[in-house]
Formats: sequence, structure tokens, C-alpha cells
Amino acid sequence: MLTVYSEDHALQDGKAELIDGQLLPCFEMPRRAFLIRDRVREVGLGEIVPPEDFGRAPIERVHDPDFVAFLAGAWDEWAATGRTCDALPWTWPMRTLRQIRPRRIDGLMGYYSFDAGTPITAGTWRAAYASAQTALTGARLIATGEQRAVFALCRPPGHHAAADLYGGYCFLNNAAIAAQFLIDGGAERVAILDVDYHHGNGTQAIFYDRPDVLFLSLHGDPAQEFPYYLGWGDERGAGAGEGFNVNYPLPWGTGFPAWGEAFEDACRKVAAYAPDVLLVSLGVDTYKDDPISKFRLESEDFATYGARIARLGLPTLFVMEGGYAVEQIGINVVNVLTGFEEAR
Ligand SMILES: NCCCCCC(=O)NO
Ligand SMILES: [Zn+2]
Repeated sequence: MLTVYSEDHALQDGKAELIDGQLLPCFEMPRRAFLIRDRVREVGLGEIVPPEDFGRAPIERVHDPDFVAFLAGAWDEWAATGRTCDALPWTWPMRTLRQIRPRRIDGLMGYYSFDAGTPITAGTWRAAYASAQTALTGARLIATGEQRAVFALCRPPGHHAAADLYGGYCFLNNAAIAAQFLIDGGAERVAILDVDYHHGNGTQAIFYDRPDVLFLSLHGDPAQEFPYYLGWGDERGAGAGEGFNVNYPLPWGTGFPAWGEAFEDACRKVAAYAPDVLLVSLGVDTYKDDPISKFRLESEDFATYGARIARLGLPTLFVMEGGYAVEQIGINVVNVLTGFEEAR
């Protein structure tokens, strides 16, 4: 399996995130992608290639141009105020307040974000842009038939980012950008299967009223888990998209037996939808030792579900999302991919 990877991911190297009531070192760190890359090399998964550059147009097919312009210029605006630390929002336009775009960078960050755990740094825009290009390159390789399965080693991740919203360590929604690129290139149906521990609220929101992209997500029950305010079981899509959004909220402590049951149901729904391409938002924070998550998958379970994905027999693009048990991340990610390869 070919891997697409950009060294520019390392330009996103935040110093701190607000979590558990304190500023802690960022869990979403460059070492995550380095260790995944090293494991890909170690097992000989396949060639590793840099992304092509598709420009901003495919990004703006998903994200609002004013949001993209904000992300591209946010660090400079922050630095122009004389501050050198990471840029973190600290106030948001909640109930009773207007959804109006202020001028001050502090207000703009609150307008465009939904948490204080996603630092904007001097390198954020270049890293996020490269991550989107990484997913787009994988999509092109699949669309042209050059590859049947590709691993887009994206960092920063993307599934929490919506049309004009960032958060959850995500700035641009790599999987959604790739899905839209495939649709624009002639695909009639694309399925996005999100196996990250957290609900892909951004991906859901982007395609919620559309039948041409089926979104399915297994995740920590939002009644008790981030992102809390989306990902509930009664969210099935809207308008023409009714029935094309499927959430599987699962309780803390969920292990592979229960997780696998939901996953099997999701796979059957993907098969019934018969997409031209399957995208997998591959987060491995479902692992039992993940420091910020509460499922109980073992490393071998990742190979098991990778093989199940292969048995769908679809052109498949794996897009890297979360996973913070850093010393094990390479093994868990590549277990999915080798499990897939061995079952093809
Ligand atoms: N800082 C709060 C938790 C962010 C979750 C990031 C993630 O892994 N999403 O999939
Ligand atoms: Zn996650």
C-alpha cells in the first residue's frame, strides 16, 4: 500500500492545550507522524511519496473562503499584537450573543473555533495545508485507478473541522476535502467510515444534507465524551441527506466485542450503499492505553478490523486522524493497514 506523507506536518508543534482545567503539553504532537512513518518503513508497507499541490480550490469546495483566509493569516494577525506564545481562543459567541465576525484576532479565533485545545502557531497554516494536499493526493491516486488503496498520513487531523470551524486539533477537514474531490471527479457515491474514538462532528456537518456522501461514525458517547454537542444516535441526516448519516455512540469502557458489533453493522451499511470509494477516517485513539480516550481495543484488534474493511472490496483511502498513545501509535495504525493488505 502506498503512503502519502509530508514532512511539513512537523510545522504544527503546539506548546500547550487547555484540557482538564490546565494548560498541558499538546497530545497532538509531531512525534505521532514520525513514529507512524517509521513503522510504515519498518514493515515495508510500500512506497512513501510526498503530496502533490492542488492549491486552495479543492479546500474551498468544503471550507468557506473567509475561514480559509482566516486560517492562512491568523498567526500573522496574532504576532502583530506582539504576542509570541501559541494563539488560543478564550471566548466564544454562545447563546444570547451574535454570530458576528469581530476584527480583533482574539474575537476571530472564538468566532471560528469550538475549543481551546487547538493552538495556532507560526507553522499551523503550512502544516494544515500540506495535510489537506496529502489527502487530495491519495484521492487522486484512487480516482485515476493508479492505486486501489492508499494511506494518507495526514497531520494535523481533520474530522472535527467544519465548513468554517476549527477545533479538536483539526483545522482543515482532510477526509471531507478528499471526498468532495472524488465527487467532483465523477464519483457518484462516497462513504466515510470514521473509526476515531471521537465523533467526526465536522465531517457530519459538512455532508449532513447530502445523499452522495454516507457518513458513519463509531465513537465515545457524546453524553459523556468530546465533542459532546454532536454525534448523538438520533442524528440521521437532513433533507435529501436523511438516512445518510449513521452514528454509533458507545459508552466508556467499550471493548472490541461491542465495538466490533457496531463496526460490523456499519460495514454492512457501507456495502449496501455501494460507494465508488470508501474513505476511512483512521483514528487509533480507541486503543486501551490512549491517554485521553476510554475504549479498550487491543493492538491486534486493529488488524482484525483492517481485514474486515478489505473484505468490502472497495477502493479505499485511509486518512489519518487521532491517536495519542504515541509509543504504540505506529504499531496500531500499521496493524490496520497490514490487516487490510493481507485480506485483499
Ligand atoms: N482536547 C479535547 C479532545 C480533542 C480530541 C481530539 C481527537 O482525537 N479527535 O478525534
Ligand atoms: Zn480522536
